[in-house]
Amino acid sequence: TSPQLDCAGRILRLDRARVMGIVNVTPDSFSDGGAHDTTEAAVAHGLKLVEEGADLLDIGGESTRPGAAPVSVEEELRRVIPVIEQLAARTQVPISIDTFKPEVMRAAVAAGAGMINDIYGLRQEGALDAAAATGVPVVLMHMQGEPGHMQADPHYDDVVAEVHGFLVQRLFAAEMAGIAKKNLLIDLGFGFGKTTAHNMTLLARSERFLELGVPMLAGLSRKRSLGELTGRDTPSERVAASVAAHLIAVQRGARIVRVHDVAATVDALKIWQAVEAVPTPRADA
Ligand SMILES: Nc1nc2[nH]c(SCC(=O)O)nc2c(=O)[nH]1
Repeated sequence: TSPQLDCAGRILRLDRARVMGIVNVTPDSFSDGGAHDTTEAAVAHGLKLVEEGADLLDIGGESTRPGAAPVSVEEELRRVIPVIEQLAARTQVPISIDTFKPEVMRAAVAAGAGMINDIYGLRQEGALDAAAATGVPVVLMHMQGEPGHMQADPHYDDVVAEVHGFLVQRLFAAEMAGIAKKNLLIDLGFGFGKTTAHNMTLLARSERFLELGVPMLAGLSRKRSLGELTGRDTPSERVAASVAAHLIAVQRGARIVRVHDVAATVDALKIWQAVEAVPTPRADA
């Protein structure tokens, strides 16, 4: 049986790379800040991404851009819960909650989310227990420092070894908290306390992380490093770079890619799947 994730009853098959569509429910991401049209716009966007071929959606209520203002639990719930309820009712794909707050994890799963995506790797107080209690798959991501200052001057002696060691520790902590290994995923955290050189080293050596034995998620979509490498200063101009980066990530072991541009990514992965489908020639042929 090929690997799969049971996302609160919605099965995500990992027989091939899957596309996670990003739905940011932050007032400045959709509308002029009105709560109602933020929910409506976010739901419409999520439905559009599913139409484009998204295999799952990632709902985020707090921007983690360096320097972004922190969001209270109450405000984050006000943003994400209505969107999760509506999308869970109107699509069949698994819904992931992008949060590091335990209260938001619990409420989001109660509202219909089937996966937790935590940029802090369950390091916040109470997060391990909250995630374990939900029983849904969890993405453990590496981050050096905190969003507010992580990009000031990232430094590693050996970025691959240090990220690997961090993820080994978080996987251990999660399993000790009662989260089954079949419910764990890892993510190298591109852009979270890394220079462009660090990000490219991690991308180049992604296969090193497959020995951890859990699916790997990759998120490079429209990120600053891609802008630096291409000279594309505006995030929406980084679609080609994002598609290229995620194709490489999949070729080097990623099973889920977290993207803004679903249609373009789905097309690129169809070419990869066509090549993957070609049988390797028999040794004696
Ligand atoms: N798992 C995971 N979750 C994320 N949430 C964000 S928010 C910043 C942005 O999209 O630019 N990035 C990531 C990522 O790379 N991996």
